[in-house]
Amino acid sequence: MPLINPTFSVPPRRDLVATESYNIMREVGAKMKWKQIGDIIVLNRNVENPEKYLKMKGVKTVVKIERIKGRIRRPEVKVLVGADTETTHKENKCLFKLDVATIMWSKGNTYERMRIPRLIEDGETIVDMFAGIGYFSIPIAVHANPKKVYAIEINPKAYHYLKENMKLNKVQDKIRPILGDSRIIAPKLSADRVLMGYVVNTHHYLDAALKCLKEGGILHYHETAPEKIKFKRPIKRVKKAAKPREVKILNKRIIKKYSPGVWHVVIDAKID
Ligand SMILES: C[S@@+](CC[C@H](N)C(=O)[O-])C[C@H]1O[C@@H](n2cnc3c(N)ncnc32)[C@H](O)[C@@H]1O
Repeated sequence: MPLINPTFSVPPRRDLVATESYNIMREVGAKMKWKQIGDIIVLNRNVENPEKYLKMKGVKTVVKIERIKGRIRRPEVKVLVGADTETTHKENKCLFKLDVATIMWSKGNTYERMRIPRLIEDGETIVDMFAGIGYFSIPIAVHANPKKVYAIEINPKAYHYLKENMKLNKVQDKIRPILGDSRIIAPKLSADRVLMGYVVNTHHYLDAALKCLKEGGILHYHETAPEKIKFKRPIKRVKKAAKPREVKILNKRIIKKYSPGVWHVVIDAKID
């Protein structure tokens, strides 16, 4: 196994609907046995001699993910080498502080975290319904010029890091963090764009998302779906939830492999 990280090139804005780059990401995400998050190596399977990773520059801890649990996607990790599981990860010129023992970081979503800020028009109001530590809210605030990003997060630990990351990236004026359930909070807000960056039962949140999305607003709807219906089912669900509003599908793309035969996909839709 090579001890180097895969490198990705981000295509310019006009290429964002091309699929080739996404396939590279997807395959890398699916095959990855280890990933580096800040100065921590995270393994997804057992390896012989995990100490070997300490030879990599700046690596202080090696952990293995045992499983990801529940609605808040909490990882359970075993520390194999070292002790400290808090780190600061740099991606796309943004800093993300997190504790890998309690917070998830999906390397397979890297491209999506870079793609979304490029779509934002100046002055947009955005609702990030599953903000986590600021996976989307931070890059949007750093790389785009929104009026405000309402970042809703239900897990107090993730919310803590969301606020830390706002400070680290100096974007406190751009993001309004909200601790709570987006199903209750989103309908009280009004947005030009709603991000639904969450999988497993995301469709249960479509009503709340649509209540807060303005006429002509854009929805980024994530879902995990089997190969044969990977785009058909999420599109059907968005259209059904939006009725009688008109839905125009702007883009559909695979983010990564979720499990054998199941894809994590995102649908971009304009809802009139
Ligand atoms: C794991 S993140 C998604 C990963 C992210 N899109 C990325 O790029 O890596 C999803 C977040 O949604 C949060 N969440 C789950 N249900 C929620 C709810 N009802 N309201 C607000 N946040 C919620 C979880 O706590 C978690 O932090």
